[in-house]
Amino acid sequence: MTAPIGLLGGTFDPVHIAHLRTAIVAKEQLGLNEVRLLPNHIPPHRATPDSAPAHRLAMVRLAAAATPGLVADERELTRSTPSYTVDTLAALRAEQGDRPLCFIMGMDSLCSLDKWHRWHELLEYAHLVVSHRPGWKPKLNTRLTALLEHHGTQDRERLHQTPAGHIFLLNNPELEVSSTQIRNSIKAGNNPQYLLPEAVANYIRQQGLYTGTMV
Ligand SMILES: Nc1ncnc2c1ncn2[C@@H]1O[C@H](COP(=O)(O)OP(=O)(O)OP(=O)(O)O)[C@@H](O)[C@H]1O
Ligand SMILES: O=C(O)c1ccc[n+]([C@@H]2O[C@H](COP(=O)([O-])O)[C@@H](O)[C@H]2O)c1
Repeated sequence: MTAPIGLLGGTFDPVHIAHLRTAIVAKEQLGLNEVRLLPNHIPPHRATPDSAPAHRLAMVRLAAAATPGLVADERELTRSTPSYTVDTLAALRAEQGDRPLCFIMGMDSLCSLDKWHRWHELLEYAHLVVSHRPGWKPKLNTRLTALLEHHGTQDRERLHQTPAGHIFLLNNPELEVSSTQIRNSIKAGNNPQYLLPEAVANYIRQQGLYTGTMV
């Protein structure tokens, strides 16, 4: 079986170093072929993002172009319905045959997975790879604890041997960075340098994003 494809979905408003380090660590630890960054169009479980989808995609493209092994995937932006992950994974599965798919998410996302649209179908289409995130200890409710007990593995070979169905916890250093923190910092007139790629910081400046005057 060919090496799995990694998928990191997000609002990416803006994309930052913790997203990119998570993608790189997942690629290296799991031997992934590539990691696709998928900006969502209409995030299912949060308020409308500050910046337009085209800006969020442009920033993801700049970040991917600067990072070997990362690729921007704009498929969610072509759908006008809420960006449900199960729909994205079903489309990728139809394209990729039985190639393993690894959907990567932070621990905060795992903690609310049972609120996602058709959440119990996600593992039919992909493995789930979970990164540790500051402030989010694996405190799972009964349903999610059972899911992890049933599907959890720390054997990366199993992610290569089957197309979908396992949950793997990454061994990643925690980075105290969020898009909210960056947006607030820019709004306050502070310098977000080193929290995101230089090209993305330049784009934000050129487009006047997050200053409270333009979106
Ligand atoms: N610091 C981090 N460490 C690990 N995972 C992260 C981190 N920041 C974001 N992620 C994960 O990356 C994915 C995309 O996150 P998202 O685009 O919502 O970024 P965010 O920083 O959480 O944004 P916001 O502050 O706007 O909520 C999610 O699965 C999220 O859990
Ligand atoms: O499918 C769902 O119901 C669902 C609910 C919440 C989040 N997601 C996806 O999870 C990823 C991270 O979401 P967010 O809101 O943290 O940027 C992103 O790809 C979202 O589209 C998906």
